[in-house]
Amino acid sequence: MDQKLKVGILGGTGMVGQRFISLLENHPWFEVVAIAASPRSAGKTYEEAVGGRWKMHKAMPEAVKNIVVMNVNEVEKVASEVDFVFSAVDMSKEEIRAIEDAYAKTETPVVSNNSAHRWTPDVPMVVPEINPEHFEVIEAQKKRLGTKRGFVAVKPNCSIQSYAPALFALKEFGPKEVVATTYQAISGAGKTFKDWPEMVENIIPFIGGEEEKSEQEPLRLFGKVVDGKIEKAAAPLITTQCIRVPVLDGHTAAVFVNFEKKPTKEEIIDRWENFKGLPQELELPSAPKQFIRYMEEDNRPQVKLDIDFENGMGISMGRLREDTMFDYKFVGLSHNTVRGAAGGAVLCAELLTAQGYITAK
Ligand SMILES: N[C@@H](CC=O)C(=O)O
Repeated sequence: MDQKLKVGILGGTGMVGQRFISLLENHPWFEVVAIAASPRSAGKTYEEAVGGRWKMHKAMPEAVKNIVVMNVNEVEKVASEVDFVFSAVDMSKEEIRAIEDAYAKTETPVVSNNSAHRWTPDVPMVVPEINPEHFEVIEAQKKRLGTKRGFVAVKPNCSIQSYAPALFALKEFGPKEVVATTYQAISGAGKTFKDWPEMVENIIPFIGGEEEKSEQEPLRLFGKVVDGKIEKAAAPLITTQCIRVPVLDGHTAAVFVNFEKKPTKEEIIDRWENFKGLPQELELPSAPKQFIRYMEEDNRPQVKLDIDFENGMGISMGRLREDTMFDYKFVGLSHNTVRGAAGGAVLCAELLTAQGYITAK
């Protein structure tokens, strides 16, 4: 790419916004030129606006420290500075839908981490290795919005990343019933232990709205495009329990599954280890070389040891064995704020750029 695309981060001061800023440091195609947040932060430099609330392990990139934060509600002004935006705004669902549509209507593509648009029929919700063909609905969406290049695309919830890709890789065997329990890190709620002391040595067996997302979103991912809309898949039937655990980063899932046609253990491991999609074929900058790996050791994957596999963009599976009630059970681990949030959105934007949906204005 001759010149980098100019990127804005909406909601740049929060946990996911910070993750976008951190992942985009030295990105070969994209350069952060604008950061927008609430009116409270507007007018301050990014460094001042974040203050002591920088939550990434890596230091704040020098290149963004002096960017003056803009008011996210001044849509035209922010949009005039960028080729496209990532959205991690923290508002009500109605407000998020309205503001993301408003940016799209200024002819600015929006790649969003938010859940607000995940069930809008002509908004693609994509994991680039699983359902890149869903980007086709962008044409129908542009007609609805009356735009030429502006649209909204989203990525799914972080909780499903540790099992949905693993089930998709086994689709030839027809996964039909799935029971998944997720053990979700506190960064999924945008928190650290400092801001959530109640989570130290504790487990909270409730995450608002999470079980519905974890049961339904995989079906939209596995669905197909019909007449410019996504039609969700009918199978597998999924039931989940989502539990908050005292871990900073890393969502683990313990999964039981029945198949139409029961594979062997060797077949499952083979399909996982060899699973590839368009990002690998196109060698997109953030694509993991290996998306899914299988770990033979009985005590893996572990959050502390395995979360950064493929820079947080790969997922780790383990403990695959036959079960007394189901065909198989296994454990999966993914990085919730990288693959599960900002990293997943960056990979979507890379694919959208490679396919010509995102261009310089
Ligand atoms: N809702 C999730 C975050 C994923 O996007 C969580 O609370 O962990």
